[in-house]
Amino acid sequence: MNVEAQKRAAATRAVEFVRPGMRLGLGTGSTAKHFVELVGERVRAGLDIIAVPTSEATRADAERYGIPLTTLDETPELDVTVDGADEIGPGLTLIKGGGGALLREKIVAAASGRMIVIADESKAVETLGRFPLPIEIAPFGYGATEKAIHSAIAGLQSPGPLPLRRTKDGHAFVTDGGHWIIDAALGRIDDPAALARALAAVPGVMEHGLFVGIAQMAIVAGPDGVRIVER
Ligand SMILES: O=C(CO)[C@H](O)[C@H](O)COP(=O)(O)O
Repeated sequence: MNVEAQKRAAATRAVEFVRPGMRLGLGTGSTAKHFVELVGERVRAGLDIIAVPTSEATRADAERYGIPLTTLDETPELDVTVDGADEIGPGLTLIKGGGGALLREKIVAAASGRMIVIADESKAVETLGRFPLPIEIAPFGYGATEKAIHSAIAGLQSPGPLPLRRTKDGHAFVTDGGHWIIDAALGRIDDPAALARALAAVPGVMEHGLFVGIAQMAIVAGPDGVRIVER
């Protein structure tokens, strides 16, 4: 199985957890996209669900596939969110936000009774941090916020470079919420819970991509098949 087939296999297994009448959170990214497409197939075959997308990109996909959508204002509690991840560490701690949707992804996951992560085997790691940690910030006060993020990280571990995410044409990448993203190159994160608390305390940080104690299950697909990890 190549990587794309692994993503598809994880998404296919996740669809088995979807029941009629469920309120779903739909994740963002290339793996979640498979799940959205598969849910769309089942909706067209008669499955009755409603869903909240975690990004405008996923909203567009879901609309294209005919999935009935709602909002967290109309439906503040969801049954299950299925989403991808950039890294899955011990205890189902995650790094998310490679696609820039971390704020909505965390809000939707936190509003869900259960979060199921779907991924190919390359995402499973022993220690988080090789993937740069996305930190979503308010554009206002960028310089001061970056300095405060540096200090917050330095209180716990060696802070690496804190580059601002940019588009190909050099402009700051802007999230669906109108914010910017710093991709913190940390190398390794020894204490994800402590780092999550420290970053959440920085004014100007809208959200960070560490998901600690949020996911209950990961469906990880490798070349030889799919395995399920539960917390
Ligand atoms: O957090 C995310 C988007 O903000 C994605 O879930 C994460 O980047 C994984 O994406 P992919 O499935 O394309 O590897």
